[in-house]
Amino acid sequence: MKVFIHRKDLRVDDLAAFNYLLESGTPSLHMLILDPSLLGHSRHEAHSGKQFLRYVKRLMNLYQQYGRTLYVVYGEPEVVLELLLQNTPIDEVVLHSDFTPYAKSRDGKLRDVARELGVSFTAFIDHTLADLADFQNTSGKSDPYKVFTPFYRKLNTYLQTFYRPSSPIHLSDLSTVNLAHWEGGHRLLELLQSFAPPFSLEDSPEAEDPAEQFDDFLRDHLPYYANQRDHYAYDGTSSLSAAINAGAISIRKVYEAVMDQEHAAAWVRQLIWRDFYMYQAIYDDNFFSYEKCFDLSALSDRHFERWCSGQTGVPIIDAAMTELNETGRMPNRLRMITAMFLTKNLLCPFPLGEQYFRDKLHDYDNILNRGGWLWSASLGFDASPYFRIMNPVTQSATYDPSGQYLRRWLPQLMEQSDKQIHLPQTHAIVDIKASRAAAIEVYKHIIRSKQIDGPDGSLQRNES
Ligand SMILES: Cc1cc2nc3c(=O)[nH]c(=O)nc-3n(C[C@H](O)[C@H](O)[C@H](O)COP(=O)(O)OP(=O)(O)OC[C@H]3O[C@@H](n4cnc5c(N)ncnc54)[C@H](O)[C@@H]3O)c2cc1C
Repeated sequence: MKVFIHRKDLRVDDLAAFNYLLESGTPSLHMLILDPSLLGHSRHEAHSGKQFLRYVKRLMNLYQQYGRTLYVVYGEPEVVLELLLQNTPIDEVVLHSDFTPYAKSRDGKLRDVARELGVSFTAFIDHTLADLADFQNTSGKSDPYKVFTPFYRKLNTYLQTFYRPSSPIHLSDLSTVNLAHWEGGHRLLELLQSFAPPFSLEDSPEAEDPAEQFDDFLRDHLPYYANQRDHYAYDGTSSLSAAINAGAISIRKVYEAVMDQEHAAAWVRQLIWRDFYMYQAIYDDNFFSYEKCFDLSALSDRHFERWCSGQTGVPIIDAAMTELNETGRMPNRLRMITAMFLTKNLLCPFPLGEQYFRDKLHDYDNILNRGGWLWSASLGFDASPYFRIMNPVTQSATYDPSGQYLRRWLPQLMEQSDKQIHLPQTHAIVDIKASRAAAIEVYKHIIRSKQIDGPDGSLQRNES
């Protein structure tokens, strides 16, 4: 018997591990371990925790619909696995791995548990569009890509030649284990009861079907996506990020639905941004530690609270932060504008904003969030140049000319004229022009202070 552990792959089709399990011809026990490191400390009540649990609920229902059993437990993954391996004749652990420092350390512990008990351990990468290791090998480049545009061109070409299509294998093709019908299963079921989640999954509403959501997007919005995506008062984007991050919809399937459509190029480009950040997480040694490469001592948290609570006096910032706080949502352009405003105009260290988005975003993803913050703060690979700072007033007037979005989230501005509504209010905490000039000076010095990881692990001055 094998055990398959679900994590950010909350669906029942097109999973690398399912192909492997089918080929093995061996029955598998399917499990989902809700991890206290990711859902503890009330994180299950944060927007992203709630959203994840809605996809968990959907997965449980899908298993039920196909007459299969999914064991959902809550506990330290290595503790749960050890108990399981000690009490069942499991000969192999099968799962999909991830590239974050936490995921690597967690999987290292699981691998150790399996090794100590003489059980095989097999991990697949499943959540990227392209096989990024194969892409890197076939790219002919000795150094990894650091800049998005050449990466995008090369990956697009790679996908045309080497694309590995989605798999038709479905949960219903597999032979899965129901412990209630398995000798000795009752004892294990009793043991697993001690890992019941401290919150009720019954109360969690099931997430809507992402495939239906995607169909609506393809029909109503994709043809206009390139022109509409930044006009954030309209819902012109797919809103699929949370489903993609939880693996509730396959990244390959969404790509295949649009790959031959010329007018889908702008949307596919965004999917490739996602792969670009995943690629950086794998190949850039500093990806998770850029803040240590720079001297950020000139920055402070002076205005942080006002930014968090949407009380800066700059309407577009306050409206976007209000939407985030109330719903966990914020369109991409507003994420860039609010992140730049915090890091540049308010001179606040980017990790504070990154952490706040972690706590609030419904689609929070460690790698994509970090990538977005590094880009906005001009402090990573292929970051926005430090002197190009988005002007929140101009951005607001360009992408929401009638102020519709501002009136939705800041009803106190309802009566303002379409022109007036974008302007900073009298109590604004910074002057846009003066704070921009100050930021350019401060960031010039920060960028110069950069030190990177040397080949021997020591910090070295960056001469580039
Ligand atoms: C500061 C900052 C923080 C961010 N944090 C996150 C995060 O925690 N989780 C997250 O999923 N995205 C994050 N993003 C990226 C982006 O804002 C969201 O993916 C996007 O808003 C999701 O909306 P959508 O699903 O309608 O996307 P669409 O516009 O329909 O795009 C389709 C898919 O492409 C991917 N995508 C789109 N834009 C980007 C991008 N800029 N970078 C990487 N992938 C992209 C997403 O998977 C998205 O679902 C962040 C961006 C910034 C600037």
